[in-house]
Amino acid sequence: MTDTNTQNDIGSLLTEALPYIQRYSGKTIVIKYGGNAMTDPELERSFAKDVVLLKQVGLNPVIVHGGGPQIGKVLEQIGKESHFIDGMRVTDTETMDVVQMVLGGLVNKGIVSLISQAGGKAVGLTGKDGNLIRAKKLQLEKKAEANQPSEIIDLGHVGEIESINTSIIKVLENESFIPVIAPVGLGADGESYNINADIVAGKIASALGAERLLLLTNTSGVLNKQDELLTGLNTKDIQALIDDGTIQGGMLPKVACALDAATEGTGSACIIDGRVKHAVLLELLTDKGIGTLIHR
Ligand SMILES: Nc1ncnc2c1ncn2[C@@H]1O[C@H](COP(=O)(O)OP(=O)(O)O)[C@@H](O)[C@H]1O
Ligand SMILES: CC(=O)N[C@@H](CCC(=O)OP(=O)(O)O)C(=O)O
Repeated sequence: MTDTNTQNDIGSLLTEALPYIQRYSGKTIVIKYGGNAMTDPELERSFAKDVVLLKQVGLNPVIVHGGGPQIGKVLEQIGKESHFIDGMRVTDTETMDVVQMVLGGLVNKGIVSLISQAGGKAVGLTGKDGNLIRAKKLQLEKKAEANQPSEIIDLGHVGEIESINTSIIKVLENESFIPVIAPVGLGADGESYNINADIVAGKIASALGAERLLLLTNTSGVLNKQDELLTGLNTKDIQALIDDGTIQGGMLPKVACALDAATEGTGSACIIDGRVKHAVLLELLTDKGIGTLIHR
């Protein structure tokens, strides 16, 4: 039996959600679901339920997922090591095949299934579907020592986004489907490109003029050197944290894309803890925001 105090708490929490539901009704919310946040089946199910609830109350969630650890696991099974430079996987032709199988197959259809089980209508896509993501080979420029020319690093089949065509997403949204997008792009040459999922989420949020971009990961947000949560960061703060090595690895593309999205017209971008049950609902529908808010 629920006691009266608990009933009051639940009632308050539900009414606390009302102004947020009204504010976000009909608005697009891009949610980046990182591979590192997909660690526990119970959490994955609750994530799927949160997404279905958002759709049910009138928001338009668009899911962009990662799957870095899942790709790494399959590569390991075939005896291949993963190498990252600035948070991007060095992707040779064999690795690209694995990336497509894992992201477009295993991970994408896994999320679609969970959303369907929770009563939603999800459609899985890669960036190749409906011309969603056109890409070209990334030329990663690495700054060398002072007075030395900068170097171009070859990451193989890693892509940078040339254009986003949102028409397929809009068609799906209008028909009450929830798009679930794997970060693989198509080149003019018919080539497949592996793109960091944070970058895809940021560009899709900008192209859709999304109200919010949420990046779910496996930390409570951006942390300082003492491992304390930084609740708000602007361009200058971020540059300083990159320069002194506090922000590194997988957090680099995350802050960069959050900043781009916040600059290019997304309402706001946050990095939140996907290990917290109902992180998405807590961030969107309660007074208590969680994680790191990124702004200009
Ligand atoms: N300053 C920082 N604060 C928090 N995490 C950081 C920071 N710098 C680097 N990281 C690393 O970034 C990781 C998140 O990026 P990533 O592994 O790519 O996750 P995801 O799969 O969610 O995209 C964290 O687990 C952490 O190891
Ligand atoms: C170029 C590049 O690094 N692509 C990523 C794509 C998946 C991804 O971004 O997954 P997470 O969000 O879980 O890190 C990769 O191959 O791991």
